[in-house]
Amino acid sequence: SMPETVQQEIVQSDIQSKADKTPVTVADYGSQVLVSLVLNMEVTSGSFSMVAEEDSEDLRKDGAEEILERITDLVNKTLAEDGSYNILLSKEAILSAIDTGKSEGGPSGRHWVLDPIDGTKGFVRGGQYAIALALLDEGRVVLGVLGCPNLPFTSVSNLSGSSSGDQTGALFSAAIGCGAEVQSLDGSPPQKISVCTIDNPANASFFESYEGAHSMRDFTGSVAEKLGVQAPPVRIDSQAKYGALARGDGAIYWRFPHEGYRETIWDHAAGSIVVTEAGGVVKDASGNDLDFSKGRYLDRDTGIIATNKQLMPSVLKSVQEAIKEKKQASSPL
Ligand SMILES: Nc1ncnc2c1ncn2[C@@H]1O[C@H](COP(=O)(O)OS(=O)(=O)O)[C@@H](OP(=O)(O)O)[C@H]1O
Ligand SMILES: [Mg+2]
Ligand SMILES: [Mg+2]
Ligand SMILES: [Mg+2]
Repeated sequence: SMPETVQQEIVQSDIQSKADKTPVTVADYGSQVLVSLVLNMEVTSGSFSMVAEEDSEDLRKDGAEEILERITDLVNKTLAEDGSYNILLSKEAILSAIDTGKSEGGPSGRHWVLDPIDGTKGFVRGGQYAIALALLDEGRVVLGVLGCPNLPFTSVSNLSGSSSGDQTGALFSAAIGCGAEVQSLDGSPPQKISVCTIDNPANASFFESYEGAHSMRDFTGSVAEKLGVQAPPVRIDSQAKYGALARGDGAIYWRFPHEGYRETIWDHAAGSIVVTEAGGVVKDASGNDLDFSKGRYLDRDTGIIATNKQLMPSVLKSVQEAIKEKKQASSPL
């Protein structure tokens, strides 16, 4: 796929820094263009609304001509190679395709939710990333697809060992009430997946962000200790964590960003339905469901926890104890 090719050949000029200091690459923009184009052509019923991470503002500035040219070439080359659509896009068409992702989402109607490259830092590093697409209907996630081109097809226990002979690449999908599935990227028949059945926290392993700045490790370390978790954390970039959890590679995924960070819906919509349809649960630190109906940002209390039904009560209990202790430690007596 286009992101795989870009990842293999990435050069410094393909990577830009956004206003919030996070990276964005030609593949993030190109992926957003391709997904929005195809959705627009294939989804013909009703009006079209998409909430997506990237916008064209930086690409319209002076000095961005070269990178816009690179994105335009990438997209046109991908479309030509694929051959399904006989179109050639101008730079202006590229910019406007990116901006079809400007919707605010919300509680009514249908909205596509796209993270064109989730885990951009991992993507740039040569690590894990995901292309994450979901559909919101009346504020609820009803459909989710997670493309993970770098994830071992059978299990992340094969992440470091290249000797395993495992295929690389996994496509997770889920529709509400229909379960979750995985297939290889070359189109093997989909197979049903489900979360693990571990019920003793001592036997549980957990996933967390690869990037230390994205989740407070001192905090999750203390939760792990309370739970009696023995295994070291498995650190993976992107929503590939939700996919790995959904097929039972590990037992828990948690995420505790630093105070003041606001989660966006495209970082969790697809991943959360893949996990819930695989029989798992996804909650905030208070035990509430995630609310995707409030616009581009996720409305939630501190932290996100995904695990199976057996483990969730004890994980929540330990998280809430750790939060209490943290508050006591930081409040002046
Ligand atoms: N400070 C901070 N805290 C928490 N989260 C942040 C922060 N900054 C960025 N982000 C978002 O994290 C997304 C990727 O994080 P992940 O946990 O999925 O992967 S990672 O292992 O941390 O790279 C990443 O998604 P992408 O931008 O799509 O890559 C961001 O939306
Ligand atoms: Mg980003
Ligand atoms: Mg993301
Ligand atoms: Mg992204």
